[in-house]
Amino acid sequence: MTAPTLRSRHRCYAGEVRFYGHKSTEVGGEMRFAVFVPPQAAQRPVPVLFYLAGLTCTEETFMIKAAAFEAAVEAGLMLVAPDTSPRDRRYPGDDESWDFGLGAGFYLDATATPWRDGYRMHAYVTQELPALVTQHLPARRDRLGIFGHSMGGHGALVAALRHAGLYRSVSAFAPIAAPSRCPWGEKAFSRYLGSDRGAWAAWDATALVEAGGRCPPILIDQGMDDQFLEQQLHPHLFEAACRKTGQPLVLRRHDGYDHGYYFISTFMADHIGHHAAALNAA
Ligand SMILES: N[C@@H](CCC(=O)N[C@@H](CS)C(=O)NCC(=O)O)C(=O)O
Repeated sequence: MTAPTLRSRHRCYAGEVRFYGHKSTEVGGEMRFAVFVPPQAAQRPVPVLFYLAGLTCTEETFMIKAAAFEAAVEAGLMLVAPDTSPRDRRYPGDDESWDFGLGAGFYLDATATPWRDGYRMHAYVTQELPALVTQHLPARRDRLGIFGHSMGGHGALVAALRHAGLYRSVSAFAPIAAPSRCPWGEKAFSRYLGSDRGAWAAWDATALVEAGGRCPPILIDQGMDDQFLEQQLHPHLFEAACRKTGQPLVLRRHDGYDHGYYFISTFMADHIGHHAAALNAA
């Protein structure tokens, strides 16, 4: 596996924010990701927490807006944030809307043409990127956590549910919790996976839990003034599935908060603490 190319580096909280590019085999072109390397990594390999961003975001969004560095230094965690879709290789119609194609890979492995050739963001974030990061950075392969926001919050849940044992910790901000049953998900899944709804269940966190899928205890934060809550997010469906099957979940509902990064940054330290408890346990 060839080393990623360092595009820029910036001292930050006595650690470093770095931006990398590399040739991805899963995606079939250049992919970009950002890393926060905490100061502890100068002494020893540290646990890694992956963050999956939402629709329209890039690898830069989390680093600029999420206010995660202070808590990450306290916990000694490396933070890794990939881009949200392939961008190098282009597909007809991939830039026609902001909720499909570029910036909207939905962290699944597409099965419908032409998307199946490179829209393989699930394999990318669960296999290729962890291998790359743990090989080329001072990161522990046996201490991985994952979280994300909206499309990425859902991607984190699916990653943890589909790969029992890979992640020690998982959480989400305002995830698209039941994508088979909302307009964003129906649009994306029908194009990436085809019209057979039976095939969607393997990429839907609520359906995965209903089918007996298990992962480490989940923390979800949801703002009650989120403009997408009613139509798109449906956390109550995920909550009901977890309650029914015994999947541990803490779902916190916060009055007055919307869907954006002011909400995310408010509860970021709680999420880092949730991950640190599992990632730093003996
Ligand atoms: N472009 C959409 C909004 C897309 C959106 O809210 N994206 C969320 C993730 S689902 C986000 O994090 N946007 C980037 C940001 O807030 O900086 C709209 O006009 O309604």
